[in-house]
Amino acid sequence: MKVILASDHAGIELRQELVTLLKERGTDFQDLGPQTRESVDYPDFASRVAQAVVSESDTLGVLVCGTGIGMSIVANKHRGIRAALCTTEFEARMTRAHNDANVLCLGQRVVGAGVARGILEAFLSTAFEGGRHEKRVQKIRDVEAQQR
Ligand SMILES: O=C(CO)[C@H](O)[C@H](O)[C@H](O)COP(=O)(O)O
Repeated sequence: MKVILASDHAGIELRQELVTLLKERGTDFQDLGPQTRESVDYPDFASRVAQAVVSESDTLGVLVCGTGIGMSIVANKHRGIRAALCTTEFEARMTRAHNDANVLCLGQRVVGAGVARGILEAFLSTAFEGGRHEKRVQKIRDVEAQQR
């Protein structure tokens, strides 16, 4: 499994903290930036991660902005993306187990580094449960298929 992550300027420090965690746990990752603190637009980076996650198998995305909200709005516009904005480890576990979420969104202005590390760890270490949740996730795909 590989993690593809990005942020905007308001999420750089938290993204770097998460990169440290990924290195510590030996998780393969690709960091799509940005590399400078210059103000950038979150839709550009959310779309890069979303496109990479849908085109590469066995990948999960991580997006960080000030609140995580902008990133989650954009990521969820992409077919095949189920992005979850999480502020707790419980939400991160549930969204993997029940929603088969494939992108985690975090807000650097909302959660501290320690909490965010716990959220990412929960997200990466929880598998989709399937079972009754499979048909619900399929219904999400059905909704997507109805969009033009
Ligand atoms: O999209 C957001 C809000 O939903 C993000 O938090 C952005 O990071 C934020 O809007 C950036 O704000 P800034 O004043 O340009 O730093």
